[in-house]
Amino acid sequence: METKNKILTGKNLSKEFNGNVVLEDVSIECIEGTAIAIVGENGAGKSTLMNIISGGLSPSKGKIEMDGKEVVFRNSVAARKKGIAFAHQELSLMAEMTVGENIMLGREPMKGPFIEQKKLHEQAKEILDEIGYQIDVNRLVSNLSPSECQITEIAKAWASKPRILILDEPTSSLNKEESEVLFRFIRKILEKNVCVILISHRMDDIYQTCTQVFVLKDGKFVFESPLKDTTENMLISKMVGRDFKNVYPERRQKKSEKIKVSIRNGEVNSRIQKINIDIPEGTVVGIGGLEGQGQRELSKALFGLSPFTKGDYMIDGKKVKIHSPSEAIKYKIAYVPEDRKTEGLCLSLSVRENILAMILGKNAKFGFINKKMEKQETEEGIRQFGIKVNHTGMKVSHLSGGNQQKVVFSKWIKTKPEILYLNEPTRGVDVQSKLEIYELIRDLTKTGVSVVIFTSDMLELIGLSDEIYIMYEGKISGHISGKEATEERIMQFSAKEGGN
Ligand SMILES: Nc1ncnc2c1ncn2[C@@H]1O[C@H](COP(=O)(O)OP(=O)(O)OP(=O)(O)O)[C@@H](O)[C@H]1O
Repeated sequence: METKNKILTGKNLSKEFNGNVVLEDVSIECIEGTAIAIVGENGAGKSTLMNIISGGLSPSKGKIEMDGKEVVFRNSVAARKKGIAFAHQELSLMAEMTVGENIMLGREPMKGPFIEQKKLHEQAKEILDEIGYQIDVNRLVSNLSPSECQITEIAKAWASKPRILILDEPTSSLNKEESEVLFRFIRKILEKNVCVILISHRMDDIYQTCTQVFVLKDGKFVFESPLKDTTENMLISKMVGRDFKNVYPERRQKKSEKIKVSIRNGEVNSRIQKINIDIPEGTVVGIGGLEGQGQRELSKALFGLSPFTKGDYMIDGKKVKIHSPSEAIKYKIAYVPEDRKTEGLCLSLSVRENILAMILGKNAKFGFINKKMEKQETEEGIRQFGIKVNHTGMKVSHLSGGNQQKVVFSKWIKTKPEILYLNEPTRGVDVQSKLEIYELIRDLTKTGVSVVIFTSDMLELIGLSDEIYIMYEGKISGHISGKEATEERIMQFSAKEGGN
């Protein structure tokens, strides 16, 4: 049997930020041809550990050895030169550059002082082909969908042909087929003795690709095992530190008689057309379909970000005009956007300022800010969503990805909405927190809030929704009750107008 070499060993790694220990005495071996899963709750330290291994952060304690010799990476470029590449969860792409330029960043083919643009784009295409994806490499990243951005990020990491490929939540924006392509690619490169490290909150990703699993909890490894000896529930229990049952909260028993929101013949230019939907009071309406079928346009139109250009928008039976988010807010509408970094958060501000962003003015009495109420509201938001923070004044950009998403959610819940539009609200959120968010959504519907959830997660769509609309090529192709929904039924509507 071929012996497999250790490529990298992380020994007793610890990391502190301003005295706060987020990683403690963690050791890991990266062996050729193995795929390691790192799982854990939001804020457990997964990205921090990967940043240390890939040169983005230096450890406070401990050391890294490569091929048996100690190495100190000054930065991620140095680590990449040594064969370690990291495809980040918070994508690292340049929006105003092409897909090709992003993929080839730092390894551009040169002729004298000039970049050979044609060759660069040919090489980028070869890398995408090798992984198994097709994207026009001449397109600007700013025009890409989230899944295309994610694919570009993966290709950018693979461009340096690393010995260790780290993928942080690589499928969070990918659909099932795109995820399958990635899994096939991972299996292919394992055969070529690459070591893959995969961080994912999706258990399917891990069981499809990995051989070894590590569970990180509060900065420490609490469990390590060959993956074949584990079950999903076992891993989740290790992550959360207690028994775990993966159940969705119970659905509404009776259909609500009152329609809160109706859209009749809604259109946004020609991108979405003939949108007819009814959103009953106190109900979860799920909107599904394959990626890019107009869901994004519809969610933005509902919140007035890019309003309907035709059709009627009715709330409580009355026609309304919602041409901007501020008009939407007047009608007690809240919106959790898909892209938390650009639309959901003010990254330069603190956790407290972000949580209070929508209600700050309201709390001021005669121009004075009520500090006590602010404190209470912030603490309640943190508690309600289990947001992992050191202190409320901490910059929101220093939170882990999943915790940032929870801040966005908390900020909007604070407005006490009657209508809540959620766009991929649990992307990057750990399994336990997901269930807590589902419970919270259910509790909100019990107080009469109407919720619309746009999600590419089929299980979430089926598990959570009372009613489901499916979109296909900018139109509604199907409407079924959550109880009747099956994956097959939804796929039928997702692939064809009318679903027949
Ligand atoms: N620059 C920083 N300053 C202060 N604290 C930080 C900084 N970067 C990360 N942290 C903290 O380190 C902890 C671990 O964060 P990390 O991003 O590694 O978590 P994670 O396990 O990757 O979470 P997620 O699943 O949400 O991505 C978090 O509590 C986070 O707030």
